[in-house]
This record gives sequence, structure tokens and C-alpha cells, in this order.
Amino acid sequence: MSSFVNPKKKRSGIEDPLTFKERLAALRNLPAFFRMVWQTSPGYTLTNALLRTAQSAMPLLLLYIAKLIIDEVVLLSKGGPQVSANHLWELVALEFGLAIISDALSRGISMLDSLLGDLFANHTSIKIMQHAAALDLDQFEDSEFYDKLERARQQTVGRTILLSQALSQVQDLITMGFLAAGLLLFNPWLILLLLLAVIPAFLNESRFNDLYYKLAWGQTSDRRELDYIRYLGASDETAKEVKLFDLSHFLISRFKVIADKFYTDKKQLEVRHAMWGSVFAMLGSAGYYAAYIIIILETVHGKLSIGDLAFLAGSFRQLRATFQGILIRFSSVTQGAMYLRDLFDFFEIKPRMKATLHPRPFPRPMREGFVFENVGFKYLNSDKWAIRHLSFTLHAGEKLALVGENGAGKTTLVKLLTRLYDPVEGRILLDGVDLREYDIQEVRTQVGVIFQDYQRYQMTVSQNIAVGNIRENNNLPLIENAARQSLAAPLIEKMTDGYEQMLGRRFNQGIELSGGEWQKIALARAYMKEAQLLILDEPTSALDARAEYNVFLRFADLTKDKTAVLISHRFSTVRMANRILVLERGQLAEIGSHEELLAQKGRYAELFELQAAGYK
Ligand SMILES: Nc1ncnc2c1ncn2[C@@H]1O[C@H](COP(=O)(O)OP(=O)(O)OP(=O)(O)O)[C@@H](O)[C@H]1O
Repeated sequence: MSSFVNPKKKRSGIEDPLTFKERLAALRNLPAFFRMVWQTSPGYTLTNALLRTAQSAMPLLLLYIAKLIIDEVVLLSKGGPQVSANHLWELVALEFGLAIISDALSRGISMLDSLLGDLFANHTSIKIMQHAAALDLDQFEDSEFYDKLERARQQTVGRTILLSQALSQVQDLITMGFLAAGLLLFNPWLILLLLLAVIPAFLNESRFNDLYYKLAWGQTSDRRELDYIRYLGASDETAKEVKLFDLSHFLISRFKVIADKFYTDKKQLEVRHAMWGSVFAMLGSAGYYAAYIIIILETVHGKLSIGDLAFLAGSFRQLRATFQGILIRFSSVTQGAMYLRDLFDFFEIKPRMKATLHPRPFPRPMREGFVFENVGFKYLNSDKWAIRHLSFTLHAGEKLALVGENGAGKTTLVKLLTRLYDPVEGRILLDGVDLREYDIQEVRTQVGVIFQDYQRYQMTVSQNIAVGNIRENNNLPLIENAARQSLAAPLIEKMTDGYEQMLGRRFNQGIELSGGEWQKIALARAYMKEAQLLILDEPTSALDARAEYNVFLRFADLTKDKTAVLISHRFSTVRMANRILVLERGQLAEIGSHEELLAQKGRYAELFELQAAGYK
């Protein structure tokens, strides 16, 4: 299979620099987000909301009780022996009780945030995997779709932070409501002063939020390069070449250039932010002290008690601090809310391949085989036909080899046979009925295929083989049998842990295999189920010539009564097939047996001679 990396289209969503208004609009994603959180665990969500509401009343209650205590102390200090201190101690006990409750609430809230966050990340990851599995293969090849999936996937863990931040934001707003109500009751003018103290600071913070965001946005592609260099410079997959080509100096100096530029830009902004931030903080403090002076004067003139003074000054201070907390959190909450859009967009993508309402069962046994009728296919992201005007029959029981130069369309043909894609033009018939009429799951069960770019699962040997028929995951005799058939058994028997041997270097005690060894293991997957059509798309390219020959001899033997398609660039293998189909730029060039095609002296004969000459 050959596919080029597409030049990235303009990436949607988050990467465009958004205005402040647009960022506010992103908050509209939050209700849907909270619905998802609710679905994750209604019990935890409700408890969390209740605890947070209770907690948001605490600052006001504590301040008010402190006021009552101060007033009571003043009264007692002035009063004679007839004044009882009982009430004072009741109040102190009440404050003590509230302080304990408030601590317990905080603990409960952070515990629930953390648990709910974990559950949410798991729930979302599962939803993403389920949704991705339901989509079509060609959707994964659309770069915009892929970006969405990538971001949705990366963001699941980040969203747990959003959860606690968004909840804290709501909680702080309620706290502010309570405190503001307290202030309003005593002196409405103080609210005006408060607004004066915080609004300029808010506007300043928003402006800097925007500047930070724009800076980060402008650096997106450099940042990706930085991540890429970091990966190249320190990863198991690249270590070999980095050493041999002595790339580390080159990579480090490139990294330094970009990273230093980031640092300088960020530093400039940080310094400006710190300067303006202090100016507006001063303004805020001036507002606070103006209010404080008013309260002090009113107290001196006897309009307010000492307790009122403490209460009002405390409320004012706390209101300002809470508001600043909201400001600081604001940018990360909106940023998080914008990423949510990617997640929701991803969930809204629907599969395009239509399932029939009344699917037919796969014929058992297949009688006629597959007929391609003028089949044409082009990939979603390409204007070029990968296959066009293709008509031929794959008879039941036949062994057909596909031959053609790189990019001729061999893998595409296989993908059409397995219904990873549907033809754009023409149709494929199975026993006279359009392949689309059959149950897609049945097609996938009855057709066994091993692609050239098969996955190397970083799992045990037995799991690596069982993926060919994962329902038989625990059926060791079947797995061992498959390994014997693909000629992988002798290799596995030499491993320390045999079938339980972990493969790949990612996990503890995993061992790395050679390309050919991996292929033998992957080939065993083909023998895990009783498929009627078996397809090997060049999964033997890393085997040496003798091993490939043996594998195909065995394959021909084991598929005696089955239909088989094989793709190989080695003609010694290809000639074992009953018929050979030569593809040229997506079209059928020749079809026939090895002898017939040689006699025709066409494309096949030319390619065959070319390879034979190489061995002379
Ligand atoms: N996912 C894809 N998206 C877009 N174009 C693709 C994709 N996969 C393949 N193509 C294009 O379709 C054409 C046929 O590719 P295909 O992989 O079927 O060739 P092939 O004969 O299997 O090649 P090879 O021998 O190199 O494996 C090529 O021009 C290729 O660039």
C-alpha cells in the first residue's frame, strides 16, 4: 500500500486565533459537557454540586459569625457583671463547628473532583473508541477528521481539569452572590466601589489572556516542530539513526533556536503583564481602601458596630479575592471549553457507509465467487482514480495473485473486497448479489486478510496471533495450531516465555523481533478462523526468499479448498497461483495463468524477465 502524507489542510477550530467574544461563546459548550459529566456518574455529580453550594455559603457565614463574636466581645468588655458570656461561647462554638464543616466540605469536594475526573476520562475514552470503531476507514484518512480525533483523544485527560475548574468557577460565582448580598444589605455604595476595584483589572487580565493566546496560536506550528524534535532526539524508535548519523547536535541546535525564540517572546509578554498587573492591582487596592475608609468613618460616627466593620471589610476583601480567582481561571476555562467543541464535533460525525436494513448471510459455501463489474474507486482526499473500469471474476476455490508496480492499486482492490471501502463506480457481486447487501460483520468473518502494514501489537505472542479471531483469545490449542501453519511455531518455542512472551520494547520484559519474525507471527492470524477467502497482501516481504517460498507453499496447501488472493513482488511466489491479475495504474492490464501470460509476452512477461535477469 502506498499512501502519501497529505499536506495538512487548514486546521479547523482551536487553531484560529479567537477573539474574546468567541471565547466567551465557547462557554456555550459547558452545558453539554456537564450533561456528559452527569451521565458519567449522577450520584457523584449531584453530591459534588450540593457540597459546593454548601461550601459557597461558608465565607459569608463565617464572616457574619465573626462579626457577632466581635460585637459580643465589645458588649462584654463594656458591660457589668450582669452580662453573661454564654452567648459568646455559643457563637465561638458555632464558628468552630462551621470551620470543621468547611474543611470537611473542601476535602469532600476535591475527592469527588478527582474521582469524577477519572471516571469522566474513562467514560470519554471508551466513547471515543466506540465511536471511532463505528466510523468508516476513509474517514480516518481525511486530515480534518483526523485532527479532530487526535484532539478529542488528547483532550480527554485535560478535560478532567476543566471539570474541577468549571465547577469552582460556578461555586465562586455563588460565593460572590452571597457576599455581595451581605454588602448590599449594609451599604449598596460599596458594591460600586468594588466594581471600580475589579473591573479595570478584569479588562486588563482579559487583554493579556488574549495576548497569551495569540502568542501561543502564532507558535502552534513551531511548537509542533519542537515536539517533533524532542521526539526525534529522545525516543527508542529513532535512537538508532540519531546515533549512526550523529544527528543529536543538529537536533539540539534546531531545538535551541526555536525554544529560545519562544522564551524571549514569552518573557517580553510576562514582563508587560507583571507591570500592568501591578498598576491595576494598585487601583484595586485603592478601591478597597476607599471602601475601608468609608466603613471606618461610619463606624467612628457610630452608624456601624466594630463587628460590622470587621464583617464589611472582610466581605469586601474576600469578594475581591474571589473575583480575582475567577479571572485567573477564566482563560483556562474558556480554552478548555473550546477544546470541547472538537470532542463534540467528533461525536457528531456519522459513518457514511450505509448498512442494509435486511442484510443477507454470507453464502456457505461460496458457489460462484466474486465478480468485479466496472469497479472504480478514488480515495476521499484524492482526485485520482486508484482503480478504474476494473472487471474480472475471482472464482470460488481459485488462487489469484495480484501483480503490479507500486501504487498500481493492489491494496485498494483488497480493501474493496473486504468492504473497508465501497466502490465509487460499478459494483462487486458475491454469488450474484451486491457485496453491500451482505452483513458486513459476516463479510469480515468470512474474509481473512493480512495486510503488509499489519500491526505489531505490544502484547504477548498469543494475543498477537489471537487478534486474527479475538473471540478465541483463550483458545491456546487453536493459537498454537495457527502458529504451526504460519511457520512461526519454532520461533515461539525458542522464546523464554513461549506463547506468553511479551513482544515489543514498550513493556517490561518485552523482546523485539526482526521484521521477518514479526511477519511470521502476524501471518498466523490468517489461520485463526475458518475464512472462505484468505488474502495475503505482501505480508512476507521481510522474509528471505526461501522462507517466503515455504510460507506460500504451506499457504497453498492449507487453502486447497479455499479461495485465496495473494500479493507479492516475488515471481517465484506469484507463479504458484492459478491465475495472475496484472494491474497497471488501477486498470486491468492482463489476466491469466503464469504460462499464458508468459506466452502473451506482455507486461507480466516483461516484469518476470526483469526479475529473472536480476538473479542470473
Ligand atoms: N489512503 C489513501 N489516500 C489517498 N490515496 C491513496 C491512499 N492509499 C493509496 N492511495 C493511492 O492509491 C493508489 C493505489 O494505491 P495502492 O496502495 O492500492 O497500491 P499498491 O498497488 O498496493 O502499491 P504497493 O505495491 O506500493 O503496495 C496510489 O496512487 C496511492 O497513492
